[in-house]
Amino acid sequence: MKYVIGVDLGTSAVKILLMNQDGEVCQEVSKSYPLIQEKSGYSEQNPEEWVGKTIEGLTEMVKNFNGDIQDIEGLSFSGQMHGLVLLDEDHKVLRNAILWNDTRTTVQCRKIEDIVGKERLLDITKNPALEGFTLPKILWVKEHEPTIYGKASVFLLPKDYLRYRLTGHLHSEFSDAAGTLLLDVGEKKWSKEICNLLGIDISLCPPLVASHEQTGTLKSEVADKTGLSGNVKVFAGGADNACGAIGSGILSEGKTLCSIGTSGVVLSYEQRNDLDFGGKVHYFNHGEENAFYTMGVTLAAGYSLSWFKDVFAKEIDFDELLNGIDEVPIGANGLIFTPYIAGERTPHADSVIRGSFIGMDASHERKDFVRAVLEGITFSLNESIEIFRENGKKIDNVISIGGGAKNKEWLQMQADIFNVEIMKLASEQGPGMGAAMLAAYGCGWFSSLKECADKFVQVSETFTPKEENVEAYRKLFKLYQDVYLSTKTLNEGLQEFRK
Ligand SMILES: Nc1ncnc2c1ncn2[C@@H]1O[C@H](COP(=O)(O)OP(=O)(O)O)[C@@H](O)[C@H]1O
Ligand SMILES: O=C(CO)[C@@H](O)[C@H](O)COP(=O)(O)O
Repeated sequence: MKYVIGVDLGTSAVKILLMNQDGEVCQEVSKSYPLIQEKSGYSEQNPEEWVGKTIEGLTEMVKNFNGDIQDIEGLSFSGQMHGLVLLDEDHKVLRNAILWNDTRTTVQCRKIEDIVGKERLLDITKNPALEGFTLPKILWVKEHEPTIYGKASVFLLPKDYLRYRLTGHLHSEFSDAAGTLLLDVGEKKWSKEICNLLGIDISLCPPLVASHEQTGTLKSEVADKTGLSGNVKVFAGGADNACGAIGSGILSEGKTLCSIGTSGVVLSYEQRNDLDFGGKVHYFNHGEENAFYTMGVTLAAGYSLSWFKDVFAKEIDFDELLNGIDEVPIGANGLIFTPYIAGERTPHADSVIRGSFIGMDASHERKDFVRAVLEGITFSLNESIEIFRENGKKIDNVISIGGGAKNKEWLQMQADIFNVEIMKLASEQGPGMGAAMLAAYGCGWFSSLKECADKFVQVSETFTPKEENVEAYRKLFKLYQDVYLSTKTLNEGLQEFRK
């Protein structure tokens, strides 16, 4: 029996899956690392942590592996998108990575719009200037840390840096490059025009390959440390949402994914690269060749729940925290939460907005707050579902993955709020599964990713919307939507008091 490894470099942790040729998950290892948040709106990580925790995880996996190590044939990656890793000419990291949920770059976004032009930016990149994307981060470093910028010879995205450390080769690939705002998404090449207009040397952009392409083998020192063979073929991999889509079988038109990790996304497969959503949803290259996807993003989905747990119930795990939410009625006894604790992207591209609990009552208990947090996150994702429906998409069923898919009440809530059938997969680790599938396809086990998905992706449970719940949530959703408008000015006033 042969095996492949999928490494998902998430925001909360690196999750490693060992899969066999029958599509069975043989091992799962997870190693977490912290966010560094110096100021409100800032979010960074130390890339060395990603490398150290991945090597630790791979070593643990090898220790528990009973077969012949030479049978582990391939390895690929899925990674948190948009994060900026800057390297000097010796390929040493120049500063902490600035992550996708860091919103310090509003000024740089406006500058990009002024210089490139909103329409031209949409023509080339298919996306508007948003704080989370990589280009505004590059401009921020150029402006605020000129000495560091002066030493930069190349930028990488998070999983591309991890791959570089495991193989010694520098690459990016289309699905992650699409989230930089520097890629001509239709033409699949770095945009000289954008680089020239913004004074960025195009040599900062790494060579591009396709997600399933082999980019080398493991460096001998990595093979020695982990116990893996130095012959393991390493494939480029993809953005975590592209890999989540592959790992959930979102490989044809009409299929929709909901992923609740640190962020939350609603994603739809697109065959065409010329649809017009006016920048309301992100439009990126898929990890499948010559395919695309559109998606709406809630910045703090799982992060809202983990924030709540860290502050109010640090000592217990997620299962215990969510225990009892089914005893709380829909609407959390009159409590609404908006998950804007790190600002928001879809549908409100707003780095200043912050979260609220509306309707707090002396009778509320912790479980009411937990239910309100879950409902608020799910309402936010429903805003993306609504955008897709308003643009003519028919959404009847959705595959749900990510940490948020571990809880059955939350899955039923998704069915009721989205008014769709929710499908849970045998493994909720969609991005890691997608990475493993890219390795399996790259190794030649299958003639296409679709053929691989037929073997690897299995629906384990379905949640059907309940009419009375759908009605109740419809009313609540309207109230939820009002909270953004009612708290926008308040948050602008509060901005000067933030850390
Ligand atoms: N048992 C659980 N029930 C519900 N949600 C959970 C559970 N465990 C984790 N989560 C949620 O999943 C999130 C992590 O999901 P994950 O997909 O691993 O994120 P990432 O890829 O961003 O690292 C946590 O922030 C938490 O909100
Ligand atoms: O910024 C985006 C997508 O545009 C995020 O979805 C990141 O890709 C992080 O993903 P998770 O760690 O939440 O999976």
